[in-house]
Amino acid sequence: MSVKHFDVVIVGSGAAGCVVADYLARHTDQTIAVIEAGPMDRNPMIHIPAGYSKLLAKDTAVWPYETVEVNGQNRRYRMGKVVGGGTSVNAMCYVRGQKQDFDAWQEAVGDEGDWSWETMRQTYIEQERNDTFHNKYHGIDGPLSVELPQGINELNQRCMRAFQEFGLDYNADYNGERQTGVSPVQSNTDKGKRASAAVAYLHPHVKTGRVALLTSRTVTKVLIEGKRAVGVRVRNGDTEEEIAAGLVIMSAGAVQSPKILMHSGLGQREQLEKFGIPCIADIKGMGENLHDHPIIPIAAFVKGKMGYQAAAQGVGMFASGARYLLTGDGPASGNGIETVSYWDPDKLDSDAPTVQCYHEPIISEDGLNPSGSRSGVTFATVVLQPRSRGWVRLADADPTSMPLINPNFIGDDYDLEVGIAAVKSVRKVMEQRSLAEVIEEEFVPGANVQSDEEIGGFVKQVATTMWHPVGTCKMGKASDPMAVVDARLKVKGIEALHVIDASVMPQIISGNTNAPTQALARHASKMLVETYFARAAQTA
Ligand SMILES: Cc1cc2nc3c(=O)[nH]c(=O)nc-3n(C[C@H](O)[C@H](O)[C@H](O)COP(=O)(O)OP(=O)(O)OC[C@H]3O[C@@H](n4cnc5c(N)ncnc54)[C@H](O)[C@@H]3O)c2cc1C
Repeated sequence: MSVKHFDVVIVGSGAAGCVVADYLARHTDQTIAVIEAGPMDRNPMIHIPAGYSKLLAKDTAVWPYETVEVNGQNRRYRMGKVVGGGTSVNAMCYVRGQKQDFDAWQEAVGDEGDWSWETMRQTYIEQERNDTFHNKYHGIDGPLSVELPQGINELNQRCMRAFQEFGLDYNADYNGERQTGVSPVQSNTDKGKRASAAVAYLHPHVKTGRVALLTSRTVTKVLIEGKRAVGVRVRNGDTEEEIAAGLVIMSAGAVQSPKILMHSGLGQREQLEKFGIPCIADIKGMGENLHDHPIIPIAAFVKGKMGYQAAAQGVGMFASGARYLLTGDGPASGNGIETVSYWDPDKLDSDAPTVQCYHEPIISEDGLNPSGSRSGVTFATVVLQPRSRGWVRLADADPTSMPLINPNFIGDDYDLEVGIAAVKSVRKVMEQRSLAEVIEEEFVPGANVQSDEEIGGFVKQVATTMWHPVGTCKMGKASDPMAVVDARLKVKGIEALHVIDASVMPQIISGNTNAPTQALARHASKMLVETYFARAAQTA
């Protein structure tokens, strides 16, 4: 067993891990290693924006998780397993969330830290390079590229008009003054390529040798002496190695961070002892509070050849690919999701929308890739602030086993009510002139699903992940028995061990979770420098 040493070891090269590595590389003189279970991000389908649905369909570059049975079914629960993590396989939609989301974070830590909207908004601005908006809500010279779609296809234009006919305002910028309205989608692309966290933050430091990136190595355990983290155990094929560290940062995401920590002896005592794992710290909240955005699709066939049904499969896909290679534009240069709306079905002009809805110009059985030849539109609706809570737990004592994942979709009546109201709203939108002119028939849920009870049954049956797991190592006050990390994201009761990734969110953000994870990672990195490296930072 070999032993290496780094001042800082970061577990996971996803949204958060890349940001932390970049910040520490620029603001300290410490030696830094990022350890990633997946391979280098060389697959070209990662970098072509439209490629992500193909990666996911073939389970390439992902952890092939399944949930436990939820509402009668095990559900696919894929997460990125490659350099860049989720940001190399995600749909690239860029959303910041609402002020009240961060008010909830601030409330969770009270006066023990600063996670206020003012601070987080400033952090978003620092990290952003927006190609369109240059005002007090946006940054233009940060590392993370944000772009509007190069064009909006006719079906999506009709969706935008239909939402306005329904009564929702047009909103040019849902990351600006207010989120409510129907808008063009903002995405993390950069001149026709995916702007992953690895591209934006990590690769430049790996190229210069400032950061060591160790790929295809799975961290199985944090090594703890007394009450201090001193390194990690890593599996590399059939061999094991230990890497010593002065500071360990867990950025393995909301499924793996709690899992690795449980295997390290940090978690609910009874659960650890069940598998013969000695409990070093009895942390009740470890793996609890799992929540995610449940996605509920409503789909309809439309007349003629509209949207991307033809462009994303068969001959059409080859034509889109060829156009992309020759010109860098066309359908393959974007994520295929050009418009979105946010609203509260009970109060359309509310500043606190409860529903997000992407208007996907395809009909799809797997929710990603077009199926069949008939054109259509799928409204991917999401309960923005679900109240259901689930968990991640160990399946057994083997650190290489898949964990048990229970996202408990629609486990709370509130989520069911919002889901039903969202379906009814979308049906009204489809009745508006701009869509009624082209819609042939509803495909999902279908004409036989009408009463609230029937719609509710449908919602429970279909609700599945939007790939936004958060909350399993939540931050909180010293007095909160369910908090896993404190307001500086240090694991309670253990020194030199922090969790910095989507798992620390006490409550999910009202929107997709990549940008919030990167913003929280940047803010947490500043605190790391203050706490551990302030003197070094002055000379770095
Ligand atoms: C299919 C999909 C679509 C999505 N679409 C969007 C979107 O459009 N917009 C948006 O904002 N968000 C989207 N998201 C969510 C977003 O990508 C995540 O919220 C974000 O990546 C979470 O960041 P993270 O750092 O917590 O974890 P991740 O980005 O998942 O990174 C964790 C990394 O740690 C590695 N790792 C895990 N375990 C180990 C281990 N034991 N040893 C070593 N390495 C390990 C993983 O392989 C991974 O690379 C999507 C996610 C997915 C999967």
